[in-house]
Amino acid sequence: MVHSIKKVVILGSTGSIGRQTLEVVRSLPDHFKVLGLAGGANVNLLKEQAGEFRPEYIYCRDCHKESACNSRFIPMEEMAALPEADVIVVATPGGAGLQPVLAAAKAGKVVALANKESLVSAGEIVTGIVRENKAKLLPVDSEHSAIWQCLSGEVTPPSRIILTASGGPFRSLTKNEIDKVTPEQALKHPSWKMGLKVTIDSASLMNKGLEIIEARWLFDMHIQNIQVVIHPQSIIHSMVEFADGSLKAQLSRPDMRFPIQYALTYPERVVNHTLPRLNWAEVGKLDFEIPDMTRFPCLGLAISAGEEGKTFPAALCAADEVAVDLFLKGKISFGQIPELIAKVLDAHQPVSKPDIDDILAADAWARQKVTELAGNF
Ligand SMILES: NC(=O)C1=CN([C@@H]2O[C@H](COP(=O)(O)OP(=O)(O)OC[C@H]3O[C@@H](n4cnc5c(N)ncnc54)[C@H](OP(=O)(O)O)[C@@H]3O)[C@@H](O)[C@H]2O)C=CC1
Ligand SMILES: CC(=O)[C@@H](O)[C@H](O)COP(=O)(O)O
Ligand SMILES: [Mn+2]
Repeated sequence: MVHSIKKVVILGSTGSIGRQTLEVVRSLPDHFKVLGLAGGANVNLLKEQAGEFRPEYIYCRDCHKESACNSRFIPMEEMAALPEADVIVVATPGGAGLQPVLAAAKAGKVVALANKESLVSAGEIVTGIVRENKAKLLPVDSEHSAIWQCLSGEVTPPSRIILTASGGPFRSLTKNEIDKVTPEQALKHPSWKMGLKVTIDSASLMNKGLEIIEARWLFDMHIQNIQVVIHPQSIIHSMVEFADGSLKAQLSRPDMRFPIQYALTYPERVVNHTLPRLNWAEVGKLDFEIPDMTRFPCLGLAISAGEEGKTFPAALCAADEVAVDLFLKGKISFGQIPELIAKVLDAHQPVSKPDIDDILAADAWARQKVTELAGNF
């Protein structure tokens, strides 16, 4: 098949998703050219990537324009809207994803979206701008990519979405044990190797809560019709159920290069021999459990915030980002993450039908509130 080479911008290229995106690009040189790279603190890796992929544009949060190699140094929002870009991969975490997503959506770009927090905080605004500007949001998050793939070719919306969750490293611990785990223990994810923030969110099941809200916006589903099931092997990446009771699931080895590649080559599928195949004899069996919201209160907090809507999801997201950071710095315990978030949500004065300024204000307020509350622990 004849195909043109897609020009790819990668925001967050030095992170877990960014590096895996570059692995996909490296393994399919006839399909992709890197147009722009953006990173934060890891200046050496960014330089190394620039040396290998020769992007026309570069952005680095923690370095000066002069050190921008041979590439043109431009802000991330400008890079997200480059007219010549075919696809923008947004793989900056947390609040660092929102402005680039908005910029790309306003410019009508195809966005391969890894950053889930932008949809959680501002889902209605982001999806509205996407529609108005005929932009496209292609999910990279493994569960949402699975759902997207399951829905491909269907003309009837699903009656239910079933998000799978690994259950994280503390799936079998008691509440008392979970509350006291260390950052080192929480960073040992049983099936995925990811950045710090999403790994801690996986351990608390906040990640699954955020993914419910993400799915709500990506697939226009009511939160009540999105269910979570614990599936420790992380082989089934999610499922959809239809009106007739039939289910479709998408499976692969737990490797983010699958959903990244699908978003990049969409609507085509392309042979890539570097991606691992499933060996059924090794898999053996697939297990499922119902999540326990008493031991993992973050899941319930996210569902409530998602159901309430308004500025609650933005406050939830921002409070979680700060609480995770405090936990990683040893300033609060793992059990204090949901405690703090619950207090922030209790104190939040929500804004109905928020515009982007209301979302940003709720975000800033929640960050400040969680810091203040943590100081009193
Ligand atoms: N990792 C995974 O497997 C998955 C991740 N996701 C989502 O994808 C997103 C990225 O996750 P992940 O790759 O794990 O995160 P990482 O922490 O590994 O990487 C984050 C990247 O963003 C860069 N970055 C951070 N802040 C800024 C900023 N202000 N300006 C420019 N660059 C910045 C970092 O730069 P530097 O390192 O140089 O400081 C790094 O390149 C998250 O929203 C996460 O939830 C979703 C599903 C799976
Ligand atoms: C790989 C990916 O998509 C992560 O968001 C993943 O979902 C984390 O694993 P958990 O299922 O433990 O949250
Ligand atoms: Mn996920």
